[in-house]
Amino acid sequence: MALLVSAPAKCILFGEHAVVHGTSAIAASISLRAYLLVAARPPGSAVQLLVPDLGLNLAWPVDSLPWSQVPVARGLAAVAAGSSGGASKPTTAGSSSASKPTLAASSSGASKPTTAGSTTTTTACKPTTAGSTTTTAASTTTAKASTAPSAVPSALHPPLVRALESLLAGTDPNHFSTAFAFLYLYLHLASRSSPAAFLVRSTIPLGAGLGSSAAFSVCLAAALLFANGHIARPCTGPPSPAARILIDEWAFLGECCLHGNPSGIDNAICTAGGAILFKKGASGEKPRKTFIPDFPSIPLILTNTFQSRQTAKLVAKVAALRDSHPSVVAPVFNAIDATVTQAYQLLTTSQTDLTADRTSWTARLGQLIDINHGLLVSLGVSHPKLEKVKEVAHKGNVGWTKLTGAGGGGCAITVLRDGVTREALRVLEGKFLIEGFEMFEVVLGDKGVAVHGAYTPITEAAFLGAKTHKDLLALLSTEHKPLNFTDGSWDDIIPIPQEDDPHSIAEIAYTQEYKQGMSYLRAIMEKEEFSDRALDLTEYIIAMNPAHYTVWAYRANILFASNEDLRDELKYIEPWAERFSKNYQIWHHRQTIIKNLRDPSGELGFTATILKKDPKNYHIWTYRQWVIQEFSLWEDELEFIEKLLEEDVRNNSAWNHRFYTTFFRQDKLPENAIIQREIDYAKASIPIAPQNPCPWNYLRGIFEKTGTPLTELESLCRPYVPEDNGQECLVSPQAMDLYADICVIQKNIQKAQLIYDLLARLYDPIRENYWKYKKSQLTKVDSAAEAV
Ligand SMILES: Nc1ncnc2c1ncn2[C@@H]1O[C@H](COP(=O)(O)OP(=O)(O)O)[C@@H](O)[C@H]1O
Ligand SMILES: C[C@@](O)(CCOP(=O)(O)O)CC(=O)O
Repeated sequence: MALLVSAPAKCILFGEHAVVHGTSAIAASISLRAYLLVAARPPGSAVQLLVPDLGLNLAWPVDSLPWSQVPVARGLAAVAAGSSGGASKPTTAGSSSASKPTLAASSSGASKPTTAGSTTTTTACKPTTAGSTTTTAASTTTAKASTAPSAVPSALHPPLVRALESLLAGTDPNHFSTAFAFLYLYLHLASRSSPAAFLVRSTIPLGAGLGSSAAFSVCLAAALLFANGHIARPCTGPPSPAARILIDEWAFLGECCLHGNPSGIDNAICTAGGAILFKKGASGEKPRKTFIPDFPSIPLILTNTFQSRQTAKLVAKVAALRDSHPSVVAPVFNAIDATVTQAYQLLTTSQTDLTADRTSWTARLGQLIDINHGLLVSLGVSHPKLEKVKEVAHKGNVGWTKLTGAGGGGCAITVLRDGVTREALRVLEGKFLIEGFEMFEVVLGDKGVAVHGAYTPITEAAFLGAKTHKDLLALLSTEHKPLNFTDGSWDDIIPIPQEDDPHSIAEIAYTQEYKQGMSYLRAIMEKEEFSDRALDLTEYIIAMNPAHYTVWAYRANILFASNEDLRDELKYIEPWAERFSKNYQIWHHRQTIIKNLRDPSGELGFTATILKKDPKNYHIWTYRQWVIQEFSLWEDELEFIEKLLEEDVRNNSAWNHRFYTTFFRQDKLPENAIIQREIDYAKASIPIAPQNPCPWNYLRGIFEKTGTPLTELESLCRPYVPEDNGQECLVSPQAMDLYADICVIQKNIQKAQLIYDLLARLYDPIRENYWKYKKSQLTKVDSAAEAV
C-alpha cells in the first residue's frame, strides 16, 4: 500500500542567519505543507523521483547507484547490498535531454555539492569519519532492532558526495540538489530489494524562505525510515517522539545536501511542528531545542515578493562577511541574539497577562521585528523588493515587517498592529498586487511531520493529477480519521458482526477495520443513538467506503436529531463530492441536507466548480437540476449553459440541460419568442461542427415538443447531405438521418432508402446494422402506404 507523509513549512520569526553561527532563533510551523507519496515498484524496477512542481522526473537503475560508497556503519542499504554500483547516468523518465550542470570542483572535505557559480565556503556540516557515532534517541524508538540505524551521521560523507556528484553530472542543474539530497538519503536508508517511486507535491512556495527544502527533506527522511521499517509507521498522524528525533536528524542531512550549511532549525521545526526556540550545538553537540507549547496566536501576514534566491548562497554570503569583518559582524549576531531573547520572553508571557495589555505587547514585539530586520539588512541579505514590502506595510500603518528565512527575496512577515481592520488588509493586498507581490494569511503552529490515513488510498494518478493546491488539499482532506474502540468510550456497545453465509462463493474481502467499524455502527443504529461518537463513526466508515448509502443516511439522521449546524455538513461533504463526484450516495446526502437547510445559495457555484473539471458528469447535472427545480433558480441558467457550450459545443450534457431549463420550467410551452431563440441558437451551432449530434437532436426535440413539421428543416440539412450529382460536401450523418426522415414525410421512400444505404456503407458504417434496420422499417412504411 502506498505511503503518504507530509511536513509543514516554517516561518522564522527572529534570529535567522545568526543561528547558523551559534546564536538562537525562534521559528513556527505554518499551515502550508509538502507531501510525499511512496509507491512500491516490482523488483528490478528503477528507483524513481517525481517532482512535477519542479518538472523533475528522474529514475535510476538500483544497481547503478554507488552503494559501495555508503559508510558501512551507517549505510543500512549498503550492508544489505554488498557489492558496489557503478556510476551510470540517471535516466530522465519522460524527458529526453538533460542539460549538463557544471560542478564546482569539490574539495576533499567539501560537505556539499555546489553548482557552478556558487560561492559557498562553508565549513559546517563537516564530514565525520566513517566509524564515529553520535548517539541519538533512535535507540529508544520502536524501530526494528535489526535494521534501526544506530547512529545518524552528523555530516555528509565525502566519498559518497563525490560519487553522487559524478553520478548526477549530466542532470539538469535545477534538479541537481533535489536529486542529490534524495539519493543521499535513499542510499543510507533504503535497500536494493525494494524499489519504489517517490512522488512529491507541495503547497509551499519554493525557495521563498518558508522552508520548502526542509519540508521536502523531512518528508523524505520520514518516508524512507517508515517504508524501510526503520521506525514504526503510525496508521495516521504524527510519529512517536523518538521516531521524530530520527526523522529530524536524517532530514538535517538532507538539508546539508540542499543548503550546504544549515543551522538545523528548519528541519527541527518542520519535523516537530508548533513553535521552537532553537540553538545549534557546538561542534559534535546536539542542538538545543525548546518547544514553546502555548505559543500565542500572533496576527501575522506573509508577503511573497516572488524574487528568487537560494538559501545556500545567502548563508555563504553572510559567512564570507563574517570572515572578512569578524569584529563587526560578531556584535550584529549578538544583537540578533538579544532580540531573540527579548522576543522569547514576550512570546512566553502568560496568556492572562497578554490579554491585559495586548496593544503594548504587540507593539513591543513589532519593535523587535523592526530591529531584527535592520540587523539583517546590515548583513546584506535584504532585497529592494523586501524593502518595498516594508515600505508599503509601513505606509498602510498595519504593523511591523521583516524578511523571513534566508532573505535576498522570497517572503516577508508582517506582525499586525492591534485593531487592524479587514478593510485595511484588503487595501494592503491591493497595493501588494500592484507591486507584483502576493499577500496571504497563515496559521502558525501547524502539526509537524505526519502520516496520512491509509483507508482511502490516494492513488498516484490522483496525487499527480491534482492540478491546483486546492485540488491537492481536497484530495487529502478525505483522509481516514482514526477511531479507537478500546479507549473506554465504546465499552457500552456490543458490536453486531455481519452474518455472512460461511459457505458463500465469493466472500467480500472487507478489511478488519471496516468490519469492526460496521459492527459498531450496526449496534449504534439498533440503539438509535444519535450522538457525537456516532457521527465520528460515520466519518470513520465513510473514509473507508464513501459509497455506503446506509452510513450517509444514518449520518443525516444523527445531524437532524442533534440539531448540528448543517452548514458545517456542507463543508464536510465538499471534498468527498469533489473527489468522488460520480458517487450518487454523496449527492443524495447533499440533497437531503439542502432540503432540510432550505438554503441553496452555494449550490449553483459549488456544482459549477465541479462541472468545470468534469462537464459531462450526469450525477452533478442531476443534482443541479434538482436544486434549480426545488428552489426555482432558473434565472441565470442560460448564461451558465452558454458559457459551457462556448467552451465545448459538443457538451451533450449542457445541451440536455438547456432543453431542461427551456421546456421544464413550466407546465406549458414557453413563449414563441423563446422557442424561436432556441431554434436559432441550435441552427447557428451546426456550422461550427456539423457532425456534432447535439444541435440536430436539440432541434428535433423542439420540433417534436412544439408539433412543428420536420420538413421545415430540409434546407438546413441539404448542405450536409451528399448530392446526387456526386459533388463534394462536408457530410453529416446527423443531417442525413434527419433528411431521410423528411423524405419519408414527403413520401420519397426511395430517396430515404438511398440515404440509409449510404450511411450504412460509406458515411457511418460503424452503425451499419442500425441503418439497415431503419431501411427495413421503410419497407413497412412503403407497403402500408401501398395498402392504403
Ligand atoms: N517540494 C520539493 N520537492 C523537491 N525539492 C524541493 C522541494 N521544495 C524545495 N526543494 C529543493 O529545495 C530548494 C529550495 O531551497 P531553499 O533555497 O532553501 O528555499 P526554502 O527557503 O524554500 O527552503 C529547491 O531549489 C529544491 O532543490
Ligand atoms: C538563513 C537560515 O537561518 C534560514 C534559512 O531558511 P530558508 O531556507 O530560507 O527557508 C539558514 C539556516 O538556519 O539554516
